[in-house]
Amino acid sequence: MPTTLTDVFRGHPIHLPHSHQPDFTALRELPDSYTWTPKDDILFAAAPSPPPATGETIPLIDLNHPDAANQIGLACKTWGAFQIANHGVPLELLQDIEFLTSSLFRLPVQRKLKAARSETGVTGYGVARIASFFNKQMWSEGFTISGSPLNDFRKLWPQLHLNYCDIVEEYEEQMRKLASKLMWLALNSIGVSEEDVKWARLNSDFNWAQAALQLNHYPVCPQPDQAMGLAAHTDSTLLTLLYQNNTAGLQVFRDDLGWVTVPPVPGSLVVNVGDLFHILSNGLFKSVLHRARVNQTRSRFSVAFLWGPQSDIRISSVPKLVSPVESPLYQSVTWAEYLKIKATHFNKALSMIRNH
Ligand SMILES: C=C1C[C@]23C[C@@]1(O)CC[C@H]2[C@@]12CCC[C@@](C)(C(=O)O1)[C@H]2[C@@H]3C(=O)O
Ligand SMILES: O=C(O)CCC(=O)C(=O)O
Ligand SMILES: [Fe+2]
Repeated sequence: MPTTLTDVFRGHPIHLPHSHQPDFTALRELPDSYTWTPKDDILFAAAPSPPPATGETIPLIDLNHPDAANQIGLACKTWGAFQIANHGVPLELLQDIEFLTSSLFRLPVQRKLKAARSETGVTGYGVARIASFFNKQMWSEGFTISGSPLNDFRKLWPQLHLNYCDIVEEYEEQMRKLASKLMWLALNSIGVSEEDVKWARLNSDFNWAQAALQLNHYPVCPQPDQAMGLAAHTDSTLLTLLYQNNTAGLQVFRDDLGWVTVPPVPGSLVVNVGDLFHILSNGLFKSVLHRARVNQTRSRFSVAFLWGPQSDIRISSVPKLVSPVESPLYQSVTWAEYLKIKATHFNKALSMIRNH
């Protein structure tokens, strides 16, 4: 039996204080446990947080543009992220998933806790897994879906759960198609074809991909400059497709620019290159370090579609991207193995599998 995403963390329990979740709306001041300083995260204050003077940010790419593939390839190399317009996902579906997300987080905390994520689990309500790597708490709450959300949704919405399951199913279907299209546009732009990545062939009758959906809520925060919504991390995925509501908060890191805010563009989606795509491209595409900041007047929602291969498919650098006189940059790894490495070594996971 292949390992599924839901099995991955059985040997990696995390002890996170779900039940001590504060009533974010009642706090007028940031408690000490939520106040971040540079010693809590070395990159906390790295370079400018408001946009750099150049106003530079990740590109917005029109998928209908004839040069879209090259623009995507370039963005994957320079930023590891881009936004897309004209992606074909109906606006109504984006509105539905935003409505679902805001309805979920508006539920009373006791109801949300009925679907709390277990210490060894992947799915359910709680703080992001990465919380265990930091001394300070993040100003956010999350809900992870992997596989059918039916059981959890029944606990959250005894009456309406089926409608909400339909929205998730339709959303994941659209995201799967789009993620695969984007991966091939990016690979084709650097001369990699289906013949070079046989396990990922477009028309293979076997569905080689799997995914998780991460719903995030960043409540209004009394002292946003000292708080952290979601700490700096890279995703372990091939690609992550992120929908954000109209409140800014996502930032991406560039060595030469520091933290750069990704402005919300209505109807568009943010695409992040994840660690597995970085490995597959032998380091050509950058997995983007990103984080979420919070806001003093507006709450923020985001929905991340975390997309990768079946957990047991071995990912290694595409041979034609590796110089004949050098070894691939990374050892080959399955998504399940990589998630376990990440659960132990977090942001050092890529360096743990690097060939020297
Ligand atoms: C498939 C997955 C990627 C993820 C771990 C997970 O099993 C489900 C949640 C994902 C998420 C979302 C928030 C950021 C992140 C680093 C985390 O803690 O949980 C990612 C994980 C990842 O990409 O490694
Ligand atoms: O909320 C955001 O903008 C970022 C979310 C994110 O990085 C994630 O869910 O992995
Ligand atoms: Fe992320």
